Parts: sequence; structure tokens; C-alpha cells
Amino acid sequence: MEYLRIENDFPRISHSAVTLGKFDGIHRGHQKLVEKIIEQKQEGAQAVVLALGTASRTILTKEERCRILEEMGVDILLECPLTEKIRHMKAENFIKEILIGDLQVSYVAVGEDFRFGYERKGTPAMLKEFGKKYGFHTEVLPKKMDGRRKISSTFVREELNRGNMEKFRFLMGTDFSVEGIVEHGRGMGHKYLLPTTNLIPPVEKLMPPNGVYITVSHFRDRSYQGITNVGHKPTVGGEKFIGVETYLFDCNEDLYGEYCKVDFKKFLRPEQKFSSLEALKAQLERDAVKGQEYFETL
Ligand SMILES: Cc1cc2nc3c(=O)[nH]c(=O)nc-3n(C[C@H](O)[C@H](O)[C@H](O)COP(=O)(O)O)c2cc1C
Ligand SMILES: Nc1ncnc2c1ncn2[C@@H]1O[C@H](COP(=O)(O)OP(=O)(O)O)[C@@H](O)[C@H]1O
Repeated sequence: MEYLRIENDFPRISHSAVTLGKFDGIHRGHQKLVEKIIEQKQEGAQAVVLALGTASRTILTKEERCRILEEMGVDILLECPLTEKIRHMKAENFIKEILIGDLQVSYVAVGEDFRFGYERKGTPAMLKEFGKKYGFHTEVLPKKMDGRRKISSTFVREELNRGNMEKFRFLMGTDFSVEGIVEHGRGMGHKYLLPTTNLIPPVEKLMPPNGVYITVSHFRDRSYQGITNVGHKPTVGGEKFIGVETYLFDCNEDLYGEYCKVDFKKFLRPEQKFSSLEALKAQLERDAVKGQEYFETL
């Protein structure tokens, strides 16, 4: 998949099927739109995701978003920040100059409430009307529902803020995860408590509340179940940054420097400041028992 961040001009594409939106997290509603543009590859179109605007903190990092879209079969991800120029572009000009002119669009898929262009005046109906005139097909999809609530990035963010990992998985179709290279901590874990693999998530990634979670850590060629603390470790003096620290069940390896992806399954408890290392250790042992029970009853 090609990834392009639009600074000024859009690239010229000879034939495209485009879906438009913010695509902060690729939730199940977004996945339906992406599937629609992938179908158009059979007609010779390039499947293009046009992601407009970026929040300062996102559900998925750039790398995660790229990987998910690539695995789905998307050919090009165009990331278009909401610059003055884009924000002041009339919806009509956006269609004519960008969709028709630059991207040579034959098919557009959008959700029913999608709005675009200056003062958000562009609507799906407008896309349909222009499509008839200029020869592209517009498909408007109803929002996917979870009961009576529409699935949206806001919904996903709310559940992430609550630490509801089960709901996150349901809305996104995949676990909340943190990935990176295992780093050195202060080396206290294996001496006084339990050994832990440390990851430091990028600051722009939205995180669930600080606390302990049941997780599965994937390394290149193997996976381990475990329990993970997200937070600042207040009992041992605290860190400024948020760390993701995992105790792996049934593992006794040197994992420093390895790539690791931690999948979050369930929230166990908030991070706490304990009065002593012994008290923290006793709690960690109880957490580990709960974690093991979780996997036994799956
Ligand atoms: C499952 C788990 C739960 C934890 N819970 C807490 C906690 O509630 N409060 C806290 O201060 N630290 C907590 N910690 C962090 C420990 O203090 C930390 O792992 C230990 O100090 C080792 O740090 P180091 O890797 O920098 O040496 C937790 C760690 C793990 C693995
Ligand atoms: N069961 C395990 N869970 C997590 N890490 C383990 C485990 N067994 C061995 N390790 C290793 O121990 C290291 C962590 O030891 P620890 O004392 O917590 O040091 P640090 O402060 O550098 O994290 C990990 O990076 C990993 O290589």
C-alpha cells in the first residue's frame, strides 16, 4: 500500500474508487466502507482511502492504521490534514478538482452523515448529484449500529476511556493493542517483584485508564499470556511517561530489544500507590491469579 501525506497538491490517479472520512480508528462502520472500495478493484480501480483531518491523539497510530488498511487490500492511503486551503474549499470544488480532476474517481463510498467542504456543506446527496453529471457512482451506506447506538469514533473513544476492552474489541473488530521494542526499565522488577517487559507507547496514541489489564503479548514467533500495568508506577517513585509493563506467564527469556505487540483483553483494577513493595507484590500475585483464571475459563 502506498501512503501519502498531502502537503499541497493531490497526486494524479488514473482510475480510483474512494472512501472519504476521518478514519481515526478503523471501526466496523469504516470497515464496511473500505470493503466497498476494495470490491471496485475488480473494475480496474485503485482502492483509495482519503482520510481528512487528524486529531492530536488518535485511536490508532499512523503505523497501525497503515497496516490494517494494507491487510484489507487498500492500494493508497491519502492523509489530508485540514489545512486552511482544504477547510475553505467549497464542497463543489472539492468534488470537481480533487475527486474528479486529481483522483479520476469512478466510485465513492461514504456514510450517510458524512459532510465535507467549506462550512461542511457537502453532503452524500451532493456527491450523488455530481456523480450523475460527471459519471461516477456514489454509494451511501447507513451507519452500522450497536443496538440503538451508531458505531462511531466517539463511541470507540468513550469505551477506551472507560477501559472497556471487550467493547473496544467489539466495535473495532480487533483488540486494543500497544506495540514497540522491549526497553530496559530500572531493573527492579525481577529483583523485588516480577520481571516485566517494558514498552513506551507513542504520546499521540489514546490510552485506556492507568491500571492493570489481562493481555496477550505477541513476539515475532511466539505469544505469551500475562498481566500488564499501564501507568506511572507511583509506588516506586513514579515515571513522567506512561509505561506499558507486562509480566508474562510461563516465560523466562531475555526479551530486551525484541518487537512486541500487547493485545488488551480485560481491565482488572486501577493503578494504585501502595505503602510498601511487599503490599504491591502481594497485589501482583492476586492479579496474576485472576489473569490465569481468565485464560483457563475461555
Ligand atoms: C501487573 C502489574 C501491576 C502493577 N501495578 C502497579 C500499581 O498498582 N502501582 C504501582 O505503583 N506500580 C505497579 N506496577 C509497576 C511496578 O511497580 C513495576 O513493575 C516495578 O517497579 C518494576 O519497574 P522497573 O521495570 O522499572 O524496574 C505494576 C506492574 C505490573 C506488571
Ligand atoms: N516472565 C517474564 N515476563 C516479563 N519479562 C521477563 C520474564 N522473564 C524474563 N523476562 C525478562 O526480564 C526483563 C525484565 O526484567 P525487570 O527486572 O523487570 O527489568 P526492567 O526494569 O528492565 O524491565 C524483560 O525485558 C525480559 O527480558
